Amino acid sequence: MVRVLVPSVDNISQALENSEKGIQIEWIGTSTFFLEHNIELQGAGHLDSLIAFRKALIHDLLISPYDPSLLIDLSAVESKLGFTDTGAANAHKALVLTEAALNVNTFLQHPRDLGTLVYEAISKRLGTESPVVIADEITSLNLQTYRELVNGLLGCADFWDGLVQAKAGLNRFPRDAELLEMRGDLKTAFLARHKGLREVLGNEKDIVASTRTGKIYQKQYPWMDQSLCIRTPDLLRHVNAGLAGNGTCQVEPVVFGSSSQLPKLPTKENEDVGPLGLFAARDIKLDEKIMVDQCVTGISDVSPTRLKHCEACHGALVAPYMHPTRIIRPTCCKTAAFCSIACHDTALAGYHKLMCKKSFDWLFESQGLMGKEGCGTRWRPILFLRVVAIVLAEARERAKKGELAIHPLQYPLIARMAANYSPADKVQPGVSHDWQYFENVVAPTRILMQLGINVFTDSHWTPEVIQTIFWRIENNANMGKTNLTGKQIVMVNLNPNYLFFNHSCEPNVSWHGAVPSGDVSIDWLKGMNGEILSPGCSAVWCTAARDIRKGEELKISYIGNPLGSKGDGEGSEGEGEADEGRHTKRAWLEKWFDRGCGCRICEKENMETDRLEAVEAEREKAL
Ligand SMILES: C[S@@+](CC[C@H](N)C(=O)[O-])C[C@H]1O[C@@H](n2cnc3c(N)ncnc32)[C@H](O)[C@@H]1O
Repeated sequence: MVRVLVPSVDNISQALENSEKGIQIEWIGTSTFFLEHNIELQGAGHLDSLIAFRKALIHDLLISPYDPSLLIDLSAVESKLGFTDTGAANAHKALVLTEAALNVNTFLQHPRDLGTLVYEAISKRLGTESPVVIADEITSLNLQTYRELVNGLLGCADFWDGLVQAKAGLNRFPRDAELLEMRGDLKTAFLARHKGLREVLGNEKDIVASTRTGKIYQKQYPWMDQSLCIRTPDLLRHVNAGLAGNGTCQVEPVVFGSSSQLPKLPTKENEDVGPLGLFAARDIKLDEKIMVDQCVTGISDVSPTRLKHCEACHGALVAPYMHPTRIIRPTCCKTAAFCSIACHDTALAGYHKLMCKKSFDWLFESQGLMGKEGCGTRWRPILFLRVVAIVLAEARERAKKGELAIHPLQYPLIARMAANYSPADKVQPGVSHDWQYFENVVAPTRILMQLGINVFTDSHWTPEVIQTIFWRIENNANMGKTNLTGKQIVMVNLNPNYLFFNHSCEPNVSWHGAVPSGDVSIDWLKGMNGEILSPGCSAVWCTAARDIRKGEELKISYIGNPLGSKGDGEGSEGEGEADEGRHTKRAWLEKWFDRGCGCRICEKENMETDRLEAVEAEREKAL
């Protein structure tokens, strides 16, 4: 068990310098809370033995997938390696198993007799059929599971969930010293975070949301087959074949920054094409439509079973946008409705087959705690559900045709998305991402089980694969607000072509979501061929913001008006406009790139920052 009370990012460079042996950056884990410890552990030369132990456990799990003790060990070793997110996820799986064996889990549907499978696995390992001995072992494993789970949540800086799980564990094992000690650590860390946030955030709802969210680093898991993390020339051809109909743009490799360097193109079919962007395939005139990117991966914080939105495209199904007689209802179930035959057919031929008659409404419950963004981070598992259902529907079709199953990360919809990893050779202690036990672990596990995936035996759906899908979705989804069906809701879309646009603070492309408002015309609802699409649907319209020459990269703004609403480059905190100034907008970009986007505005700002730093350095030297 690792004992660290206060995560210290300031000490990281020191720890890196101090460590005598070479540090393998790719094995520096996802844990923000144990980062320093993780570097020290590598420095002390423990890395290789931990990696070997992890490998052995994976092998053993293939033979005995329902023995919680193996998952507990896997959780422990991954947390020691600093990957506390997968550590917590494996502990969660062990929890599901031990609870199934203890008969306290009520939602399990797949596999049906999980408790018996656990019982048999333990009986085999212990070489006994004695119910008393096996029951004792299950109770002991249940305790160890809680310890690993709570430790993992601490490592993910998910203090709130850690406290909730520590409480659950202590309810069953009130005198357990380890759980008691970790509860103390969690409490201290939680209160410290709460105090810090109270000083910077005024709104109670935001404070609650932030204190209940963990923080981890986004990593490419080093034990995963790295070929699952590349985009091949074949995928690029597939993407461009889908864009060919538009005739306006195509996806090509890019080099970021202000450099005039040309991208290094792969010479082999199994090589990564690198970062991508959209380019004009011909000269495009100001205001010309570049693409209208439709998708069935648009969701919101309203469950489709409420029948207010088309289940496929999310178009509004209420007056005045849709006459009740035009709504299409499927014959297979009563919990879906569509805006058109096309949407109905697409859904029923694909993802709906997997979701039909299964209730996922639990995903939409109790969202109220998540701050001003409505569904808050809950949108991630909701979108994950849709993406996974699409992928599994495709997998079924392949199986019917006798084709080999392909890995989820290689399905075109998932493979085309890039995650937002830090450079492979760099540690960026300050760049962490939201992570929550429910959203990133509990919900996806339950979704997969409901969709019929056996998460204990199916080697395609491991915690690292699930989290990688989350990273990709997060980096490529776009968010918008709509109130077409009543109260304001948050919509999140994953548009498969639009997601290739890179950002510039001097964009040459304007974009608009499918939510008509007073200041946009009906043209925003016309598809590429002039067809009218449903208001509130998940399509994104993109038009030229100026004349564009063939071959130019097409870029949008990720941050609204990049100059801020005042457009004068001044953030004016304290005047209620803290979100509006250029200063704040520039800070938002740090999520994706630390030296700006490479446009003239960012470059000029960089030069000014460098100049001021040089002056400061000179001043200090003189002193
Ligand atoms: C929505 S994706 C855009 C497509 C992406 N470039 C790709 O290869 O799939 C967002 C990611 O693109 C990259 N990106 C976008 N604009 C950029 C810019 N101006 N400079 C550097 N990276 C950029 C960032 O890595 C970001 O995480």
